[in-house]
Amino acid sequence: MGGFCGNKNILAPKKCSGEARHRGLTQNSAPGPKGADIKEFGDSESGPPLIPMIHAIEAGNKPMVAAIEGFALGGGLELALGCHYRIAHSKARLGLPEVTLGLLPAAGGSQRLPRLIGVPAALDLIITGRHVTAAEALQLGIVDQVTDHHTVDAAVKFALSVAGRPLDARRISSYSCPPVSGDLDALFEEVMRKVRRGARGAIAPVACVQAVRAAATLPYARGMERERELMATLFTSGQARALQYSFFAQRAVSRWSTPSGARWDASAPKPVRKVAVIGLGTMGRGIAVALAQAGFPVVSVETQEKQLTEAKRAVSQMLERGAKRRGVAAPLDKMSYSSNIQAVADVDLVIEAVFEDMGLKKKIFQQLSAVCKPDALLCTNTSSLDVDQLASQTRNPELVVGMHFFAPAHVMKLLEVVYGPRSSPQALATAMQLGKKMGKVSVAVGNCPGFVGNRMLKAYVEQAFFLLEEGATPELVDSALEEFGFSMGFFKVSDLSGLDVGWKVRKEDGLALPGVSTGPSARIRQGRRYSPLGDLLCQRGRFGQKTGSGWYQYGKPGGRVATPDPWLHSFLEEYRAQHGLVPRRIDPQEVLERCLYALINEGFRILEDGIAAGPEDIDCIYVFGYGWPHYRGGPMFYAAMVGLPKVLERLEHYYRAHPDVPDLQPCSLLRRLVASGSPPVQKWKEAIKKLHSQL
Ligand SMILES: CCCCCCC[C@H](O)CC(=O)SCCNC(=O)CCNC(=O)[C@H](O)C(C)(C)COP(=O)([O-])OP(=O)([O-])OC[C@H]1O[C@@H](n2cnc3c(N)ncnc32)[C@H](O)[C@@H]1OP(=O)([O-])[O-]
Repeated sequence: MGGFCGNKNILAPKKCSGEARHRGLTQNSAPGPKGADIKEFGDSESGPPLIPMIHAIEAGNKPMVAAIEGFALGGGLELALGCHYRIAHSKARLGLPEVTLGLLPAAGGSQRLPRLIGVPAALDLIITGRHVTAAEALQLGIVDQVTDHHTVDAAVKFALSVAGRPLDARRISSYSCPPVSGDLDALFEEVMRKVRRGARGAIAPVACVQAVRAAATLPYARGMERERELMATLFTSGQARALQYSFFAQRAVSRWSTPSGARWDASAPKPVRKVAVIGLGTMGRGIAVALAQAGFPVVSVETQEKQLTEAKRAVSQMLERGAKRRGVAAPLDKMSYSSNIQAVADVDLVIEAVFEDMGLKKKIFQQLSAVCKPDALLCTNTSSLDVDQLASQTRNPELVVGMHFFAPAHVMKLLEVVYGPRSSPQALATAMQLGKKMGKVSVAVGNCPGFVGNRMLKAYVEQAFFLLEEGATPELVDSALEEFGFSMGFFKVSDLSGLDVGWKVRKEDGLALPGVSTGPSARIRQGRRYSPLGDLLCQRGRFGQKTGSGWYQYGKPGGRVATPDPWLHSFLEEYRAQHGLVPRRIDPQEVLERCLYALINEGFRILEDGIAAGPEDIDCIYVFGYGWPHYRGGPMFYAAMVGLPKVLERLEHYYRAHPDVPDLQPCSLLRRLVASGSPPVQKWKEAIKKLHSQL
């Protein structure tokens, strides 16, 4: 973004001299188009103060025209709002995304935008942080003109055309907010209720509403004071640190590397022009939709005619709904369907998404290897099966990788890209790039049971079951996890996704056995403590929401409202009595420590094994695939915030109390990081490398 005044002098914000800084806050240097430099937030000495500069621009007596090209985000847009006019290129994007960084627009954005476009529209932009196109910005009244031509030329021409006109009516800070229809207090109360419900403990969206309320109810100068007070609280908060860490983590994971030395910058992806999806169950449908929405021609293969007919209708509906939401045409022409696997002969990449059955998948990979072009990439959407075994069914195992999507695949942002020992760097680079084009946060992970996300989840799930055995209820465990910021606790989630899913996996792993004898040996499988509670519910036909009962009751099959179940409580009491378990009072802190630290401990093992390249990879997986509260950064960031010595001490404590639970035994990497002074999470990768090289 550039700024121009009526006599063609170019505004050069970076050269403005510094002035007194606001107490307690880092002062941003003049913002670039992407807003303030987030990396500077920790540096209290950087840059000239932004707010006085914007005031000086607005108070100037020559017309200042902001020429907006590319992005005008955060401080960039706030600077433009200080100008008297704004002209945007048709491809420009504007927004106040501070809330996504745990902040609010604190260079007057929360005070000027509602004065310019009204309270409801400003609340929408500031609370969500969404970017708008130039066309929408024009419609909202944020910009005065949109051009398809050279923006700077258009701005200069515009500035000359308005030179000499009075400027008082162009200074947004002098406006009152346009009146709202209806009662202003009622509007803010309603918005605040919604925001608090959706925020699940995030403080920035709440502060954003409070700041806009100040704009609507206070004179500008007092509104600015309120904006500054609110920002002061946010700026130093752990939530802002976590969200800013997460911003850089998302970018760091695209610079992938593997233990064998393959790297993102040394591996060129292959071009992908056409893609096939095999299997049109829930996952296959979502993947096909996500591909078509990203502009790829997709051939979808489903051998069961009935399933194919249903899937065609469902996919078209999903595409139409998505297009309506985004205000674009539905990409129905991208989709073609077949019941014959020969239809994939000309595609560049296949994503297999059939039922999670190794025998079936092996057969499909043999067929694909025979039918596809020899250089086609063959990907599997397995969530747990061995990618290398599938690769061994093909002529070119180096062209096989896992692409583990999360349900619903067209909505969830996470993609685990799983490389096997034989996957080529180019295959990995191609899958990573495809994920990026689909708008996913793609994370490269090594091949091991459960990969990263599900491997860590196992330790967490196990603790949740053990806590029930020891005296907790599903309600107690879930409320502790929801209070922490998960949208649903573990037991509600498993009722939603179906208890039979985990049961099937446990049966295949030889863990869930028919019938349970009494005595301690009934709760030991494969040499370690095991809880058969989930299996016992499944044996009684309690699969969760779909059967009307699981860990909670739902009134009827397909019911959605979870209510505590007295039957389940007596069942737990009988179970404990049968196994000689004396229930004790368990507090929410123990629930969090047991579930989360066991999961984090497995995260350290994953880092130690080189299955994930760094803590950022694990954190992105948990934030974008497993509902970890974004404002807590991810499990590894959270461990660093709690303090590694404390995590270690608590794990040692719980392992002493439960020596038959190996997941609670602190991982040696955690011990070594603590012994080396607990470096900050951003330095772990380096520290791990150093520790590995010392072995
Ligand atoms: C009294 C107190 C006064 C306080 C004043 C407050 C002022 C204001 O309210 C606060 C702000 O503006 S808050 C800020 C509000 N602004 C935002 O939240 C905007 C955040 N940025 C974005 O959303 C995206 O970058 C874009 C959509 C702009 C471009 O997407 P794209 O084309 O896919 O590109 P990409 O891959 O994303 O980025 C390329 C490289 O640039 C890097 N980088 C980017 N922005 C950065 C920044 N602000 N900073 C630092 N670095 C930033 C990024 O890390 C990456 O580096 P790498 O080393 O290559 O990895």
